[in-house]
Amino acid sequence: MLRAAAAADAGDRRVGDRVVGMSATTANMYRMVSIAEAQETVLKAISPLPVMSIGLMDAMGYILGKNVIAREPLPPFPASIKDGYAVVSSDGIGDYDVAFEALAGTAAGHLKAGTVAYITTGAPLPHGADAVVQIENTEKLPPGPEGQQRVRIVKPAKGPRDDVRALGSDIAAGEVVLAAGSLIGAAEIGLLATVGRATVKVRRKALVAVLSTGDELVEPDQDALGPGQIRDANRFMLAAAARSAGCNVVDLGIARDDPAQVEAKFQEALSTGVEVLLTSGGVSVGDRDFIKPILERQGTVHFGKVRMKPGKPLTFATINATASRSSSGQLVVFGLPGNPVSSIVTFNLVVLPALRAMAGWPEPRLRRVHARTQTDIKLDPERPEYHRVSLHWHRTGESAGELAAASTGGQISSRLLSMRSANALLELPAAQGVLPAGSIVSALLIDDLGSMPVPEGIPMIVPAL
Ligand SMILES: Nc1nc2c(c(=O)[nH]1)N[C@H]1C(S)=C(S)[C@@H](COP(=O)(O)OP(=O)(O)OC[C@H]3O[C@@H](n4cnc5c(N)ncnc54)[C@H](O)[C@@H]3O)O[C@H]1N2
Ligand code: MOO
Repeated sequence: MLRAAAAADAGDRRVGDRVVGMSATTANMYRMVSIAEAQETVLKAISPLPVMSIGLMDAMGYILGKNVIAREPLPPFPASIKDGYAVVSSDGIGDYDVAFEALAGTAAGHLKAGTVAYITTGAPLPHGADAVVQIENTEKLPPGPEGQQRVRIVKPAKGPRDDVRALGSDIAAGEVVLAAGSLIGAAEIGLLATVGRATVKVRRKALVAVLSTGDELVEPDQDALGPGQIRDANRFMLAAAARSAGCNVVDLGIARDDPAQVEAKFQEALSTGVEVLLTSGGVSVGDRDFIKPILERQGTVHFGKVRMKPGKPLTFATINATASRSSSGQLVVFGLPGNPVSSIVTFNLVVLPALRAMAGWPEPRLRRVHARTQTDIKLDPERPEYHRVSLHWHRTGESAGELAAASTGGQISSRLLSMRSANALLELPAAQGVLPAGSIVSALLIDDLGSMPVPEGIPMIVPAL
C-alpha cells in the first residue's frame, strides 16, 4: 500500500493512497505515482490464478501450468524419410527382388540381405535393413520368373542410416517438450498432441467485467444522438481487448453518473464472481466522478493518479471478494479514464500485464523495441507521453534496416483515430521542446509485428555464400 502525500485536515480519514473527506472533489489529493510504480503496485497486488485442465482443442493462448514430458521417443521406431526401398546399405548398386512392402502404419517386417523392401515415408524400417534408397535413384524392372517385383538400385545408399530417422531423433523419451510457463500456440498444441496430452494443465484466465459510466453515453445502435449524447465506445473496445487477451467478458452495460447505480453494478460484478472489473469514466476530479469515492468505501485504492499521458486519472483498487464466487478472493478494479484513448492506452500498459500475470505469464509486461521517429514530435513538459505509432521495417542503403515509427497524428486523448493501426507506443520523456525526426526512441509493442504495414522496397535477401 502506498503512502498518502497530502496532509490530512482534521476530520478527514486516510484510505489507501489518499487522505479523504467524503466528496468526490477530493480525488485530486492522490499522490501522482510513476507508471513504473503503478505497474509494480498492480503486479504485486495480484497472483496467478489456479491451474485447471483443458482440452487440447481449447488450449490455445493459455500458459502451461506444468512441465510436459515425452513418455515415448519420436519417432517410436526407425522410420523412412523417403518413399523408396529399404536396403542393406552394403549391398550397393544392382538388381534386387522386392521381398515385401513396408507401409506406414504397419509393423516392421524382416529383410534379408540381397533383397529390398518397398517402403513409404514414415513407415518403420524393416529389421535387417539399415538405409533407404529414394525412388528417384531406382528403376523398376520387369517381374521375375515367379512374378516377383524387381528393382534396380542405380545410386546406392551413402551408408547405414541414409534417409532413415533414428528412433527418438525428433523427441527423446523423457525430454521436456514444453516447460511450465510456456505460452501455448499452434505449434505447442501440435507438440502436446504428439506426446499424447489430450488434456493439459493450464492457468485459468481472469473473468473480466466491463462497465461504462456517464450520463452522456448511449448504445452504439442509437442512430440519432440527443443533446449532449455520445455513443459508448469504451465498453466494446475494452471487452474486445480483454477477449484478445483470452479472457471471458461479462458486459455490465452503462451506469449513469449516480453512485447508487454504480455501486449496484459493483455488487453485480462481485456476485457474478468476476476477478477483474474495468470501469471507464468518472475517475477524474469532478463532482460527478464517483468511481474513486465508491472504491474507497468498498475496498483499498492503491493509486488514483499516474504521471502519464494519456491516462493520468487511472485508478487501481482491490475489493475483498472472499464471500463471492471469485476464485482469487479479491475483485481487482481498474478505474480507467473516460477518454477513449486514455482507456485503451492504460489498458495496454497496466491492465494487460495484470491479466497476463493472472494467466501465469512469467514476463507479463509489454515487449520493448527501439525505433527511429519519422517526424518531429512535440514533448509534454509534465508527463511522459505514450505516443501512438505504426512501426514498420525500414531499410536504408546496404544496412539490414531498422524499425521506423510513423505517428498516427493528433494525440489528444479523445481522438481514437490516433489508435487506429497503431502497433506501438513510443515512450517519450517529459521534457520541454521537440524531439527531432530521426531520433531513436524506445517503443512498447501493443500488436503483433507480423501484422505491421507491408514494408516497401524490402526484397527477399538471398545471402551470398
Ligand atoms: N479539473 C480536471 N479535469 C480533468 C482532469 C484533471 O486533472 N483536472 N483530468 C483530465 C484527464 S487527463 C482525463 S483523461 C479525463 C478523465 O476523466 P474521467 O475518467 O472522469 O472521464 P469522464 O469525465 O467521464 O469522460 C471523459 C471524456 O470521455 C468521454 N467518455 C467517457 N466514457 C466514454 C465511453 N464509454 N465511450 C466514449 N467516450 C467516453 C466523455 O464523454 C468525456 O468526453 O478527465 C480530464 N479532466
Ligand atoms: O490523462 Mo488524460 O488521459 O491526458 O486525457
